Amino acid sequence: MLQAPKYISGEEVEKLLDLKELLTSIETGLGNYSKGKDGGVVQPVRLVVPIEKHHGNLGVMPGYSSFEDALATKVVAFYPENKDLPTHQAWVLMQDPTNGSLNAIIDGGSITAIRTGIASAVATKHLANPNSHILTLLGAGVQARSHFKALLLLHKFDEVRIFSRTRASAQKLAKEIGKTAKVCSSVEEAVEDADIIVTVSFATTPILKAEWVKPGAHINAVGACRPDWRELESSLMQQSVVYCDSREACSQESGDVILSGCDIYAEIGEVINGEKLALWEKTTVFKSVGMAIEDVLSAKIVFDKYMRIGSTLAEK
Ligand SMILES: NC(=O)C1=CN([C@@H]2O[C@H](COP(=O)(O)OP(=O)(O)OC[C@H]3O[C@@H](n4cnc5c(N)ncnc54)[C@H](O)[C@@H]3O)[C@@H](O)[C@H]2O)C=CC1
Ligand SMILES: O=C([O-])C1=[NH+]CCC1
Repeated sequence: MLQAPKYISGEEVEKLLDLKELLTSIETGLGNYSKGKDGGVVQPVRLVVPIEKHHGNLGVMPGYSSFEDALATKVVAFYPENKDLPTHQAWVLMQDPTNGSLNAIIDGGSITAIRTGIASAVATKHLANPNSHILTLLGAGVQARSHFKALLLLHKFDEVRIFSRTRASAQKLAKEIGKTAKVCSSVEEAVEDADIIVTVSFATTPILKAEWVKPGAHINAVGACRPDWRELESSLMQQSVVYCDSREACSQESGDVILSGCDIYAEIGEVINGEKLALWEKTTVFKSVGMAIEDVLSAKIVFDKYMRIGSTLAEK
């Protein structure tokens, strides 16, 4: 008899996912991914179905890690024009790798938010100047918030600059962050002298120029996950040392990579594995498009903890 899968909500995910534990897990997972077959990660480039009539996209992201024996598929809808609903809605289907049964349906919006910030934190740990004090967030939505929280694991920022398409959204985020936050009127103002820059916008044409970026800064380029979308101008991609989450995925999905014709120096996993250098004194870009393995590892932590303490969660 088939068992009904558990349903794990976004609120439960947020309670169960410990950021430090996830950072260690994702760092190991990114390293394993870059080992190829030896790393035991199976993850095809995601399938994206454009829903042009409604200006949306559906991504399907299956992945398996033999190291943790964890199997999951994320189904993620991203609709940049959503107003009353989140622009990303997702579900992670967690299956038993031994027999294929569906164990759980886990809210994937929360997993996407948290794991993307943590993947950028892994890159930042290796690629940013350890003495970083000024953080800039370009975009003030879900990912801006999760990146701020994730990067706080590594740095204590004196100033957090925010620029977004609407000043109101930047002001709302600044209020949440508190006295270190500063709302900026332009991208140029926001990135001047910044040590770490995070681009988490829905821009489809470049918003960040090379001439505005301090030499030696580290940029987590997180938005623009379609081949014709960009956040960084070509010269910035060409002049920086470019790292990525997946070479295969970024070569097919990242407009910043494809349209600039830049070289990708390394996958962050190759740095983690000690095969490529972390050139943190130079201007570095970590281009991420998002990886199924990050969802698989997050879902595994959530599901295992839920099975241990799930029934007591509602009381917390
Ligand atoms: N690399 C990865 O693993 C992932 C990447 N993403 C990408 O990250 C980006 C942000 O996602 P969310 O925070 O969830 O979206 P969101 O809808 O919550 O926030 C987007 C923010 O960007 C601002 N914005 C939009 N266009 C802009 C522009 N031209 N200039 C400046 N600000 C602009 C909006 O006002 C809003 O504050 C998206 O491009 C998304 O597709 C999302 C999930 C995973
Ligand atoms: O990895 C992910 O889930 C996504 N990347 C871009 C849109 C959603």
